[in-house]
Amino acid sequence: MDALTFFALIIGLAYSFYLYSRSGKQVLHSVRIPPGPKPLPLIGNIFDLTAKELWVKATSFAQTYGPVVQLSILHPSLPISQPLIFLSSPEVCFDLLDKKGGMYSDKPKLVMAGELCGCDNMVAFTGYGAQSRRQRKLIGMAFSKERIPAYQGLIERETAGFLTGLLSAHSSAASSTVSSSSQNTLPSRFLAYIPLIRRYAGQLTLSVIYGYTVPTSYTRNVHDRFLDMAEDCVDILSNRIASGGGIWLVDIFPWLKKAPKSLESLPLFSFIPKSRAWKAKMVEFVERPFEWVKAEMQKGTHKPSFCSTLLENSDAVVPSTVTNGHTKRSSDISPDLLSSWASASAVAKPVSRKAKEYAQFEFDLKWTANSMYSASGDTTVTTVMHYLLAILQDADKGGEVVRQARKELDLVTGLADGSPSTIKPRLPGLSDRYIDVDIPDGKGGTRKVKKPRFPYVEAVMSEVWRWGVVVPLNLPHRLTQDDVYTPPSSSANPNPSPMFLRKGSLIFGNIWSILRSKELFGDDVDDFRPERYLLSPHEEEVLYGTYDEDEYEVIRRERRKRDPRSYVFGFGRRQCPGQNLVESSVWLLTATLLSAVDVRRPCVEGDDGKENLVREKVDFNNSVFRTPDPFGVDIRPRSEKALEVIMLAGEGEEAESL
Ligand code: HEM
Repeated sequence: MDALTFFALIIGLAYSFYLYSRSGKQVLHSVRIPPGPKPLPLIGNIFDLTAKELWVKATSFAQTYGPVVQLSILHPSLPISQPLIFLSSPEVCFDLLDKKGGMYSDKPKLVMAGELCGCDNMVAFTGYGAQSRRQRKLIGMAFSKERIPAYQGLIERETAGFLTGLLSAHSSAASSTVSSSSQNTLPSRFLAYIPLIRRYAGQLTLSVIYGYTVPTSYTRNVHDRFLDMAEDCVDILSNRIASGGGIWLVDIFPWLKKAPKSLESLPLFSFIPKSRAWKAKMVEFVERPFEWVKAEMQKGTHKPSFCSTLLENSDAVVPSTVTNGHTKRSSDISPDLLSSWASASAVAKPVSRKAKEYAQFEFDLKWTANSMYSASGDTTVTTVMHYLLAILQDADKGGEVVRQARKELDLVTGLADGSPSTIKPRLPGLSDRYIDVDIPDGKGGTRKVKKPRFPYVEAVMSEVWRWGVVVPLNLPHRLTQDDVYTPPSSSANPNPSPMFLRKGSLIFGNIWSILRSKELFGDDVDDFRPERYLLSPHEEEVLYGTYDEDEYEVIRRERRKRDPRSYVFGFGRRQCPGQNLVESSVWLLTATLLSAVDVRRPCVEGDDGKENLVREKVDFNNSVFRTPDPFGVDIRPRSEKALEVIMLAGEGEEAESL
């Protein structure tokens, strides 16, 4: 234990003891708090909490105590204790986070991340209220299901670039070696995919959010001002501000932030200068790309993006915009004037209500844009790493998953060796995903539905979401009122008692336990098995053939329950607003990787001069995302034909980058 932790523990214990002795034995609410492991006097369940894979521990508690489990930082009888409540079944997650969303959608106020580092205006940190609703409305306008096709070209371009980068990194005769998760030293080309996925996620989001195209292709590793700035800030956010779960000593003892400047050199107060430096970077990261979009719009050289679309259509958000007594379309107003309004309202000069509303809109927009960028990096990297892990395991077992997926994809891409010459070889595109079919509407007519063209590929993607579990515990929600809840009865507990959930509790939906539920997914939940989602002939007939309203609804409800998408993006009013975008981008990545490249374990020459296959034990050390520690992968084009097609698609990306 280092001196800082020891000091903090002593202060914490002394303060708790003081409150404990003042409060006497607190009588808890007459209804019992949720069950859980017994808290120790004063410190509560601190030793039951782990930074590593807390979701696994929370799942084992659920097996003992039921779907609602409470742990407590400091003993629950202490008024300053912090209850942590883990919800581990779909029913309790939906009952509380969804149906009672009005009281379960707030966010904890984090002094370090929010107030000191300036992140309190980022979507994931804003408390539930007017600001979070405004921000989510903006995201909804740009990332609704209907808007996603507008980003199709960008998604396809970045996917092609990513693939070209992968192959070029692999074929470059990189001889340097790096350490991977199992401490093996591997030639760096086997790990080159990681920075490339990060770059793919960064570039895609920069272009979708700001209309900014990174002016270098994936095959050249040249620095870019916005990409570098973004990577630096996302690193600060994920690996420094949020390291160890994002809770700092100052979050527990907020008075620490008032320390005089002279104490800042002491280790206990080193968080203050750190937060100042990080805040400056975060603010620059919010301002600079946004100012760039406005300047491009003023020159008329902007590309359509989240920011430009909303700036152009601001009247849909701010009903009318008034300047000098004239009502103008916001697109007619110079960005300089708009930002002068923003600063005018900041110094509280008398400005018109509309001008204030517009300034508020711009403020919300730039922070929302930045939040979308920040949220997409680790999630996308983790998803692709899960895919690669799954395919490596499949290769160990003979490669049946890839074979089945290619049977479907080759019919469209023509990438199999024996494909008919009438099919021009190409990579899959987003418009290949569905076919329109007419099904009876039960009233004598028909209606159009979208039917997946590649059911097995869809099943692979679903299984990547389920098996990998990108975010195993949703970001904590804060309960804003005392609540009493009775969980549904089950065979293990036919008569559940009502429970008291205290205002201020942090609520975690345990997505991991749901996606590893044997009841929902069968006994083989730890295996990667896409077949579990394939339709039976009867289901196929009811969904896309003859119509039977009752059966149709039953099957749809049952499939929704077993669809990982119902859980992986969280619950209720704080559900992931990026899900429509990733639904398209991850599908295209999955389909493209399946159809065009072979994924194998690396082979390296051992001391005996023989080639050995490297089998690494993969560990998960990130406390928020289930990101695997780096592991090596050998990624190659599936064939000469695939290589040509990838290079051709990559040329398009390169031409646009130049
Ligand atoms: C790649 C897969 C992704 C997964 C599995 C994922 C999952 C999640 C989850 C579980 C949450 C927490 C929801 C809750 O608290 O109940 C979340 C929040 C969020 N996600 Fe995602 N996400 C992904 C990608 C993205 C992308 C690409 C973006 C942006 C373009 C994004 C933007 C956000 C934002 C802004 C929030 C905070 C929402 C709020 O607090 O209101 N996510 N995501």
